[in-house]
Amino acid sequence: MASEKKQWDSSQLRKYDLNFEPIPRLHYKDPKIDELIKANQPVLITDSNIVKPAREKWTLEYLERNLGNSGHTVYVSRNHKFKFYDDKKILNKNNPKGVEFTPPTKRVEMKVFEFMKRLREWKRGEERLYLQQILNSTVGPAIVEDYMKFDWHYVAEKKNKYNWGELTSNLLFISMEGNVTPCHYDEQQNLFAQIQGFKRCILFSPDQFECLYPHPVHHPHDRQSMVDFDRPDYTKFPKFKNLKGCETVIEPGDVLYIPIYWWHHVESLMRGGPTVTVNFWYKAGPTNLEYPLRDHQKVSIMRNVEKMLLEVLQDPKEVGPLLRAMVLGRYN
Ligand SMILES: O=C(O)C(=O)C[C@H](CCCc1ccccc1)C(=O)O
Ligand SMILES: [Zn+2]
Repeated sequence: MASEKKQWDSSQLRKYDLNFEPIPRLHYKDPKIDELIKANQPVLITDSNIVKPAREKWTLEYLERNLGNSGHTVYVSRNHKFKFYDDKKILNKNNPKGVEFTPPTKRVEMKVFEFMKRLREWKRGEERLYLQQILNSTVGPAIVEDYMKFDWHYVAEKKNKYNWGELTSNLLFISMEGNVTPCHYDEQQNLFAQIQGFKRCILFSPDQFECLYPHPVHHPHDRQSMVDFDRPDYTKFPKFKNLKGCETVIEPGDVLYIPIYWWHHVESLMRGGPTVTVNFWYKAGPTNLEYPLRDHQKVSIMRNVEKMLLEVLQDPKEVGPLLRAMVLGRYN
C-alpha cells in the first residue's frame, strides 16, 4: 500500500544530549495495554474514541467560537520553555516562609479571541503563549456537550480496573508550535489525549530521580527538574549523563498514558503549527505498602521527609546541612 505520508520529520524535534527507547504504540483493543498500565508503564493508545467529538470538531476556529467569553489562563514566555511554578510557594508579604523567586513565565487572563489573534499573528522571536485551562462550567455549552460525549465508559473501565482515585480535572492545552514544558512529574495518573497537532513526549521512570535533580519540595518549582535540557550543567548535575528515557510523538487521536510520578518533558513540534491537548488527571488509588517498595513510593517517602524536616526546622537553609550531617560518612 502507498506508504503513509509521514506527517512530521526529525528536524522538527529539539536536539538533546540523550537517546531514548520508543514508547509502545498499541491499538486501543490490544489487551497488552492493560498489562502495561497495571505495571505503571507508559503506553500510547491509538484509534480510541476517548475524545472523539473533540477530534472531529475542535479546530482553533471552533474553539475560538465556543470556549466562552470568560478570561482564560495563558502563560507567556520570552523563550520556548514554560517551566511550571507553584505560586503558593513564592515568598511574599503573606507568605513569609516562601522562597525568593522570579517566575520564568508570566500568567495572564486572556479572552480566547485575543489569544487566537496572537496565535495567528505570532512571529518567531516574539514572546510565546500557552493556554492552559481547566475544562469547567466557564466554557461554552457546545464544548460542554462535546465533553459529555467523550468515551467515559472506556476511561471509567480503566480507572476501575487499576483502582485509580477520582478524576480531579481535565485540562485543555492550546500551545504554539515549538513550546516546551520542561521535565517534571505529577502526583496523578494521566491519560493525555492529543486533539490537534503533534507533541513529542519524553518520559523517565521514577527510578531516574537521582539523574534529574528535582528542586526542593518547598521550592515553587517543586516536582520540576533543575537540569536545563538545552544546556545541561554536568558539573552541578553529573548523573544527568546516565539518564535513560523513552519517547514518542503523539498524533491527533492518540492517547498517551503517563503513569503517576513518571517524569515527562513535552514539546509541540517546531514548525508543526499550534497543538491542542486534553488531559485526564486521576488521584492515586489506595496503596497498601507491599515490599519491596516501588520506586515511585520511595519518591513519595523522600517528599514526606523533606516536608517533615522543613516543618520542624522552619528554615529551608537548615534542611540540607542536617541531611548531610545525618548521611555523609555514615550512610554512604
Ligand atoms: O498533562 C500534563 O501533566 C503535562 O505535563 C502536559 C504539559 C503541560 C503541563 C503544565 C503543567 C505542569 C505542571 C503542573 C501543572 C500544569 C504539556 O502538554 O505541555
Ligand atoms: Zn505533567
